Amino acid sequence: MSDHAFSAEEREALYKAIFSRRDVRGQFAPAPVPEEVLTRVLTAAHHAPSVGFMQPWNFIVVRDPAVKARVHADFAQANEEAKALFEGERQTLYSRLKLEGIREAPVNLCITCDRERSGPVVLGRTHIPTMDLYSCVCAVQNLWLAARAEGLGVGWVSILHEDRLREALGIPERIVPIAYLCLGYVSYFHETPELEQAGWRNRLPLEDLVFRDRWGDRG
Ligand SMILES: Cc1cc2c(cc1C)N(C[C@H](O)[C@H](O)[C@H](O)COP(=O)(O)O)c1[nH]c(=O)[nH]c(=O)c1N2
Repeated sequence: MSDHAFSAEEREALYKAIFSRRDVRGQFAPAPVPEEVLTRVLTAAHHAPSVGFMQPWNFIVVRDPAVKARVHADFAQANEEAKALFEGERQTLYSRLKLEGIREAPVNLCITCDRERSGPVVLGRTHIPTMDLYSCVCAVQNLWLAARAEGLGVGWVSILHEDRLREALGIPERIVPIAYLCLGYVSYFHETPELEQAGWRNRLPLEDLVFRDRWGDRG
């Protein structure tokens, strides 16, 4: 075993956060999120890896019910549009799903990407320009896991019109909204993804997803 490995207990805690993290939509408690807890999960996000150490993220912390209501109104419209894209039984099932907790969650958080944060030429982004966007997604995941360890639920809401989200939050044109998250204490965490429980989709077997050396080659 490597000298740098975590102890068994530490590993267990990390995997516990990974496997018991859930996308939370429906069971937010109204209890406020203390400022120091919010700072801890934001600090976890800020310690995510980023291309060229660009740290292209910002965090818009939304607590104002009026702002939440505006975002929720857009969700309601986008969700109707989304529903129309599915047919028959799938549409019926879709309309039963709860896909956001915008108004119930005490904190909403928008993680954004400033694509110009460290000038036009960024180490590591020279050939694949989307790397800064992916860096921000790493920040989202760090926050999601840290929140789970804090007993906080997080739900990602992406059924939104980007232009209206920008307007609601005053996001300038050069900044890209990456994730709109709902955050708060929860009464419980589901054991498995809600979409799985609802019969929408199951977790795929890992062995079907792993190739050896070349695409399609299972070795
Ligand atoms: C980029 C992105 C965007 C969204 C999501 C996730 C991610 C990564 N998810 C959550 C998603 O449905 C959920 O992660 C999966 O169903 C797996 O469940 P657990 O996260 O393991 O609980 C999500 N959930 C939801 O209810 N409304 C949404 O708009 C979205 N959007």
